This record gives sequence, C-alpha cells and structure tokens, in this order.
Amino acid sequence: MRETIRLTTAQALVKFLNQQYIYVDGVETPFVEGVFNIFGHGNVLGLGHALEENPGHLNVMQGKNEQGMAHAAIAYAKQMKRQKIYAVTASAGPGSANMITAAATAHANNIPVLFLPADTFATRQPDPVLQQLEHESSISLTTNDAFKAVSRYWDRVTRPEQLMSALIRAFEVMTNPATAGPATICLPQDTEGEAFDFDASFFKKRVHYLDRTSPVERALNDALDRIKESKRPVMIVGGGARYSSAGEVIQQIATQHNIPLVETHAGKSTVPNSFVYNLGGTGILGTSAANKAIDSADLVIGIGTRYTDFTTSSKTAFDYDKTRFININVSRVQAYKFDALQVVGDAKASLEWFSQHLGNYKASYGQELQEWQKEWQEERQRLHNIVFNRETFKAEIADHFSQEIMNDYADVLQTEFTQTNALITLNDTVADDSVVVASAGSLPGDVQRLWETDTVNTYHLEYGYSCMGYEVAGALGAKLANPDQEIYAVLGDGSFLMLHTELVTALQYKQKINICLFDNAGYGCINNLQMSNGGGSFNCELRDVDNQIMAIDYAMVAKGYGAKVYRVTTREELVAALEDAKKQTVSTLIDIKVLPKTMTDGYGGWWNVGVSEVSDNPNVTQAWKQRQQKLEKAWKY
Ligand SMILES: Cc1ncc(C[n+]2csc(CCOP(=O)(O)OP(=O)(O)O)c2C)c(N)n1
Ligand SMILES: O=C1C[C@@H](O)[C@H](O)[C@@H](O)C1=O
Ligand SMILES: [Mg+2]
Repeated sequence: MRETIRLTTAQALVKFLNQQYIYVDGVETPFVEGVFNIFGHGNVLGLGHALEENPGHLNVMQGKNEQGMAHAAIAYAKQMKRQKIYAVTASAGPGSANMITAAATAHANNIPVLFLPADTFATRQPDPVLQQLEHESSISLTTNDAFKAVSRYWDRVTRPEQLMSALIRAFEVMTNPATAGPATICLPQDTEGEAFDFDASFFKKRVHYLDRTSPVERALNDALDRIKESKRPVMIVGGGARYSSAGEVIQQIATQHNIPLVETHAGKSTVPNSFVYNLGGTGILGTSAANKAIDSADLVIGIGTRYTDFTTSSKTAFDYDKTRFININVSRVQAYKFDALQVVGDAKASLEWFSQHLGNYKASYGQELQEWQKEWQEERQRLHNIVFNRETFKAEIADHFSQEIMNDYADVLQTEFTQTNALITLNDTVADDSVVVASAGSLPGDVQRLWETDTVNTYHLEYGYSCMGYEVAGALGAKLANPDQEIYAVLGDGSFLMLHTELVTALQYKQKINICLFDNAGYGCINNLQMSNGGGSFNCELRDVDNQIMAIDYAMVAKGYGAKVYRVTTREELVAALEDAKKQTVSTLIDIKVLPKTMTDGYGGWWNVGVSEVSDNPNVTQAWKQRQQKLEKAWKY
C-alpha cells in the first residue's frame, strides 16, 4: 500500500508550495517565498484556512488591490532574477479579474508568478453564485477563462486529484528559463475545501534544476566565424543576459575584443554604467552614443533580447544592407528574429565559450567610442542644468506649449523645476546600490537614458507591458527581494493616480520604500505623442471642466496613510528631502512638482504609432506621410 495523506485541495497546495526548491549554479534554495492574498468568499475558507492552519515557511501577506499585490509579486521575482516567487490568491469574480492585468504584465516580462484565482463552484451547487457570470453558451465559462490569454500555463482544478498534475506542469513552466512566466491554476471554491487521499510522494522535496544549457557546436562555430568576419559588432544586452548573470563575461569579451555594448530596459544594470564599453540604453529611449553604435554596426549580437519596438526603433534602427545578427537566447522563438544566426542556449554559458574561442580577434573601433560617450556625458550635463524662464523658454519637447501655457503650469504647480534636472539630481543623490523602479509614462525614457549605476541588478524597469500603476507595488516587491537596499519608485502623477495602494501594504509590513512622484499634471508622454503627430492637446492634460490645471497635494494623500512626505520644487529642496528620506525607517513620498514638456526626447530613435491616414488636419496628414517614409526603412517581418 502506498502511503497517502488526507488533505483538502488547498492544504495539499500549501504543503506542495513548501517543498519546491530551485538549483542554480550549485546552490539550492526554496522557490516559493510566500503568498500575497486578498480573501473573499471564494478563497477565505479553502486556501485561507489552509494558510492559517499551516503556512510552513511561506510569508503570507495581505494585499490592498489584487493587481497591486500581483505587481509586487512580479517585482519580487524579477528582482530575484526569477529564482524565487510569490503566489497570489484572490477571490472569485472581481478579485480574480483584478489580477488579469498583472498576469499580462508578468507574461510580457517573462516573470514567473503563480496565480491562484478562486473560481465558481465545480459542483454548480449553487448556480449562479454571487459574482458568477452567466453565459448562454456555456456554464463552464467563467471570469477566469480570461487568464488563458495572459498565462504561460493555465488550468482549472475541479477535482482535488487534478491538483497534482496541474502543479507539476505549472512549476516546470515557471522554472524553465525559455518559458518562464505566469502560471494560473483556477480553484473553484468548493474544490478548495474538498479532501482527497494524496499520494505522499507528491509532497516530497522537489528540486527544479536551472541548468545552463549550452548551444550546439555547429551554432557556436558558425557564430564564431560571423563575429570574426565582422569589423563593427555591437552587443545588445537584454533581460536574458541579466537573468543568466552574464555581466562579467560580457565585460571580458568587450575588453578583450574591443566590442561595445548597448542595453535594453530589461538588460540595464547587468553591466556597470561606468564600464568603458557600455554605451547605455538603446533604441527609441536610447542615448545618442548607443544609437550611433547601432547605426554603424555590421553585426548585432543580441544577448537575451526580445527585440521589442523600443529596442529596434520599430525595426528601423539597423542598416539591413550591412548588418547581420547573432541571437543568443534560451528561447528558439526569440533566437529566430531578424533572420539571425541562432545560438540557442544560456547567455553566460554561450558567451564563456566565445570568450575562450575568439583568440586575438579585435573589432576595428578607434576613438569613436570615447567620443560618443563624451558627447553623451556633455548632453547629460546640459539636461541637468536646464533652467526655466518666463519669457523665452525652449522646452526639450519644443513648440507644443506656448510660453503662456508654460507660465500657467509654473504658477499653478508653483514650480520651475524641470524633469531632467529633477531626475539627474535624484540619481546623483541616492546611494549607488539603490534600486530604481519604473514602468510607464515619460520617466522610463529618462531613466533609460540618464540613470547611472554601477551596482548590478538595481535598475528595475517593467517595460514589457509598461503598465501604469506598477511602480509603487513594484517597489514593495523589490524591497522584499532586497531588504538592505533603498528602493526608489519613480513615477508620474498619472501612474500614481492609477494605482498606489500597496503603499499601505509597505507601511503595514514595515517595508520601507521611497516614492518619487513627478507631478506634471497630466499624461505627459501621451500628450507629447499626440502633439508630435500633428494633433492638438486633447484630453491628456489634467484640467478641470473650467480648463484649469489641477494642482493636487499628493504629499497630503500619502501622509494620510502614514508615510513621511515632502513637497519639492527646486534642486536644493529635492536633495534635502532625499537626504532626510534616507534617515527614515518609514516609507516616504516626495511630491516633485515639475514642468510639463521637460523630459528627454530624440537621440535617433523612432516609434511606429497608428497615425490617422485621413484627417481634416493637414498636420496629421503630414505626420502620416512621414510615417510611411520611415516605414520604407523598416525590416518587413
Ligand atoms: C494601465 C495603463 N493604462 C494606460 C496606459 C497608456 N499610458 C501610457 S503613459 C500614460 C500617461 C502617463 O502619465 P504619467 O504617469 O503622469 O506620466 P508622464 O507621462 O506625465 O510622465 C498612459 C495613459 C498604460 N501604459 N498603462
Ligand atoms: O503609450 C505609452 C507611451 C510610452 O511613452 C510610455 O512610456 C508607455 O507607458 C506607454 O504605454
Ligand atoms: Mg504626468
């Protein structure tokens, strides 16, 4: 007789989560750190009871908004380089629906999170239950079917014994670097509490091996030849490089073979900023140095990059007549892009092989790398020192707002602080090992270009989904991962208004985060987008029905929750606030009033956006024509 243990589905789930381990480079650690939850009738009596009874080592944390707590779980796993996760559980119906956006965010960023949405009764007794949808076409269709499109693995456990195969599949998917992402297991509320005689072997310690897969020799040798034929190779450092901890070998290759590197959002801070071959962020939000290097490259070595539009300037960044590609990626799907020579395998393992075989090869760059860097540093300096004036101010985003409108913003927000000055001041004032968290709005562009850090794994950008409202919750997740480092969420007023309530969770659990809120009274980057494409300023500024700019005291909002708060409008005030914030043990919010149109712009990138083909506005028609011309240059597939 095989040994069995009689448990409910939920109890078995919690017991299983406690037994999952991951093995990376000879070190074995528990894979599941904890469970974020918001309980409702769909999960409180099943999974809630199981967690109350015996959580094991799991850290059980109460969220404030299901999307927010799931964003915190994403940030935690991202900051832990996907080697440790949180599970998230929500009640049936709206609670679970609230997590769908977060599952999508995890999916677009390839981040493992275990989603446990409660579901309607498997027995259909009662039917319909509160919050159950009623589809004429099918009773089995529930809110949770919407997770299918945003999960790497999806299952519904309608009988306790299904849990075993569901969990084993889910953990395989989450711990496989080629498929890492959200796994969703829907739990009907009656099934959660149903008991079953589970085979004891199911609960034995299970180790998931994150082995470094080496590419096949053919691919490595072909790629080696391709590099040796190249005169101007450039490495693009993507998220895969970071998750594989390939930073040191990238630096080795760069130094020994005179090869520069540029960074994607996910890849930034894999290599120190001051490393001499690091030209910084690339693409639409890139530096002039990185974009010049990409422009002149005859070979792009993509290391763990998905080549999103922001990296490739909507597929116009490369000179396709002369540039060839090598893609090093654990995912074949990614390696196929741009007809590249596909090196399918772990980034670090692949690069170590190249490092051993490149011999005396040297790329033919001369002084231009230093010149591009110097030019960029001078530009950063200029951006730091931009000063507003009330007569002839030329904003970085030029010719959108008249001087009168700019003065109006200065009056209402009571500030003359520019965004670039504020951000660089922030960067220059915080400790080098601070973790910066951003996601949406104009700030991702500014940090991608301007944020400098030499401490690896401290630049935390969710720019796969660019989900507004990620930042505050993300800061909490990052803090859970890096408790000894200061965390700075940088976000706009729009993002803060969208979702910030995990600040309360941070206060509740005494996890100190610092929120740097850049208030420009509007959806600034979208306003830039509409006006740069021929349109007027339509519905993107934060104005009331009398067309008055809204001045909101965000510091007061956070003060109400119990945070230490500051309101700043000058460089000196910001430095003072940051220095004081460092001394606090409680979470802080700095309400930084900045002028609109003073974020960074340009430097060679181009974004393909859906301009109207037909319009009464000639500026829009003109923008459409310009887009068509740009598209001529784009890679076609
Ligand atoms: C959840 C979500 N909704 C909508 C968008 C589209 N969007 C991107 S940026 C933006 C405005 C951001 O405003 P704010 O946070 O104030 O930043 P700013 O651009 O002003 O710096 C919007 C609406 C998004 N990225 N995410
Ligand atoms: O539409 C968008 C424009 C980007 O500039 C911004 O960073 C991003 O959040 C977005 O969704
Ligand atoms: Mg804004």
